[in-house]
Amino acid sequence: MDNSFAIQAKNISKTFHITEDSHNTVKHRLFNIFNPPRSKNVNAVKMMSFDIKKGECIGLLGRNGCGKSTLTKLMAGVYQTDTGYVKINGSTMLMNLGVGMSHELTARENIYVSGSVLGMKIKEIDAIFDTIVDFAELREFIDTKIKYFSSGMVARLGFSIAVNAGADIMFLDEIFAVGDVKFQEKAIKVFESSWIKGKTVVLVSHSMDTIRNYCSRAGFMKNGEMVYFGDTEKAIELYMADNQ
Ligand SMILES: Nc1ncnc2c1ncn2[C@@H]1O[C@H](COP(=O)(O)OP(=O)(O)OP(=O)(O)O)[C@@H](O)[C@H]1O
Repeated sequence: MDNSFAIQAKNISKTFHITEDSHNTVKHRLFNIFNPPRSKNVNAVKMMSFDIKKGECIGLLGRNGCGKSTLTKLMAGVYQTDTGYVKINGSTMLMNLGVGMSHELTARENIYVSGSVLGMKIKEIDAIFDTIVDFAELREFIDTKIKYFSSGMVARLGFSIAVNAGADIMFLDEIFAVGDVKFQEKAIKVFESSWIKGKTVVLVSHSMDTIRNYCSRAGFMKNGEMVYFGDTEKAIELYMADNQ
């Protein structure tokens, strides 16, 4: 792989098979013995290819359900692709409401597990532990299992780990939408600091200002398709037109 690339996606796609829930009840099954559960396929991500260079901040735009989160999870390796492949060049962190963190573990335990996944030694994690906790402002909840956290608290923890542990590639799925104002200000400071230089970021957001301010390129998705991938303003224009 050419070393200037952080992510290469080639002919990737993902289809979900969904069975209608109503068929899961005993009553419904008894009355519909000869009528099998209905299922349908959702083509969440349709065949697409693209490259993201190291140090780029890429925006992903599209209406609800168009496949942005699924694509992000394919890139981060949370889901396997049905076709094609994704090549990743660097350590990754997906900060999408705690994906990549275990909800059965405490914040403290998650910091150590995530730090290890990012390739850090225990001593290295010890050294940045307090910084992570203070940045996330979660000191009093440090020994609480994160299943009891609000989505904003989980997002703060994930963001703080990734920023302080130095993930090379960050997938930020609506990070600005779940945090409170104070957290959003912190996240913006990170985006505007030198820390972000050289990092690769994939940013899913419905905020055009955020995409416009920080993304060098953007993708516009519709019904699982990558309709456009390139100039940020052009992608925003297409998204706005799709919302008319
Ligand atoms: N785990 C899953 N199982 C089945 N279907 C799924 C799953 N995840 C997503 N889908 C379906 O795939 C499609 C794309 O969903 P996805 O969450 O990727 O969209 P999105 O663009 O991120 O939406 P939003 O802006 O609302 O977050 C939707 O139709 C959704 O119902």
